[in-house]
Amino acid sequence: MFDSSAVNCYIEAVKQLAREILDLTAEGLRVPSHTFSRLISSVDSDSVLRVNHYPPSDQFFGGATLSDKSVSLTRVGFGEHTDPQILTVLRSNDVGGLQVSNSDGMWVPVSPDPSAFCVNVGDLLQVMTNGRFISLRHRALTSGEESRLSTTYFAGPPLQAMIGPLPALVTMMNQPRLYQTFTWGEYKKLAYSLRLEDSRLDMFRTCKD
Ligand SMILES: O=C(O)CCC(=O)C(=O)O
Ligand SMILES: [Fe+2]
Repeated sequence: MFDSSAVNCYIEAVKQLAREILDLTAEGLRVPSHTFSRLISSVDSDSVLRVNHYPPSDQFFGGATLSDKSVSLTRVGFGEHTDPQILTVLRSNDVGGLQVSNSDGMWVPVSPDPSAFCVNVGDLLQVMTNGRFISLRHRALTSGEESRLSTTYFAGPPLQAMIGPLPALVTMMNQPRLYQTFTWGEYKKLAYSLRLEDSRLDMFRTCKD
């Protein structure tokens, strides 16, 4: 049965966690402490909770394939992508499946741990930090025999929030401004008009090679 008060409590708790992580991030980058968290704290912040269920793949192939060891029952359940918002707080049951792409483009599994959160940098944080923080590509595989459940809280800003590299970080890092300024509403609209795996950030780069 769906308990909306439990879901609301969970949202409040992960939102608070996201705020604290963003404040520590700001502190580490030596910018005012609420620089990022204020964007997700506003009443019109565009944050969302998603529950992903990955049924076991053998369910789709029937018992016949289970005995055929040459057929891998692992399938891509959620295709590769980056999360568009500021920060994602993910929690899963104890079934593995999440993979992140490393700098060589290899898929690295993330060990499942129901007592831990996995935190992803979103595209907007990459832009605001002028590329110092990277929103990693990730995907989720299904398991042959076990059901996987994950809950993702995407902390996003209000639709009209202007997002661009923080001038202080551009100056501090002494490198060119990598991205144009845009609103989250514009970026979100673009993200939903493209394929999941498309790199939307490239469209907002100041110089395209
Ligand atoms: O289920 C997972 O581990 C990943 C889900 C995900 O990447 C997403 O919801 O954006
Ligand atoms: Fe994701």
